[in-house]
Amino acid sequence: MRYWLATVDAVTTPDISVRGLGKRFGGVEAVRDMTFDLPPGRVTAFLGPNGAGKTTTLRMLLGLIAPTSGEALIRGQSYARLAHPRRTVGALLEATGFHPGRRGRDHLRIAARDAGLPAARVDEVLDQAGLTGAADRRVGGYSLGMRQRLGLAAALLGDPPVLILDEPANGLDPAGMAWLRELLRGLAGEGRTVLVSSHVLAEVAQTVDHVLVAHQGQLMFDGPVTDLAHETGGLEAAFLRLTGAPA
Ligand SMILES: Nc1ncnc2c1ncn2[C@@H]1O[C@H](COP(=O)(O)OP(=O)(O)OP(=O)(O)O)[C@@H](O)[C@H]1O
Repeated sequence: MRYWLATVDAVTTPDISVRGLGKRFGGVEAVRDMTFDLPPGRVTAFLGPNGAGKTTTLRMLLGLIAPTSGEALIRGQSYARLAHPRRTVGALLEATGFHPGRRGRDHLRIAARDAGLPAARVDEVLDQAGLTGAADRRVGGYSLGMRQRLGLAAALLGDPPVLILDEPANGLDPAGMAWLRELLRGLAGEGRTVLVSSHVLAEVAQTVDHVLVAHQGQLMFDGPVTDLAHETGGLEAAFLRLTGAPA
């Protein structure tokens, strides 16, 4: 495994910076005036109920949709302006889009080739994702959890200092969850910035350092997970209070 070390520049410029970000889809205000900065070396959970605006925010960070207002920056640049996007940010969005007839290893080989990354990375990320044994099976026969692992392997191909993962725990069994926790902690421990969305608080509570909570497109909380956990009733009560859900 290769290790990435935080540079002086990465310490002064937040790895992820969202400033007054907004997105409107017709009459729906999916994201409203969101502002936060994420420095390196932490796992941050982006929490909120269905429809809170998490995926929309992540898609703006990844340059897949344009903001209506504000900006979403990675290391001070919009995604489109990054000199080496695949070496800077690894992304996991919905783990679909894999050709079912193609073997896991071939998906990664093609992704590495298309991004100009060394083929040697393929075996490394298969190992990191715990997929070495299934690498030569066709993806059509993969479980949802295995597809998530393949998506994570693809995100890691460029050995990026920034990881943006939308619901990475989706489809993982308890052993897979434990593995994911260890992987995310290890990546942050190497100095990377890891942003993970989830609508299931329990999935991430044991893994994260920092929490963003969104509700109806607005940021309701931005702080250390310990600040929420110390509230009366603990993390879950705090989450329900912030998102207005019935206890
Ligand atoms: N392409 C789109 N066109 C119209 N409305 C959209 C579009 N994408 C998202 N929305 C709306 O924006 C709001 C926020 O959706 P978003 O997917 O960002 O929420 P989320 O927090 O990721 O939810 P979930 O946990 O269910 O994935 C929702 O009301 C959704 O219906």
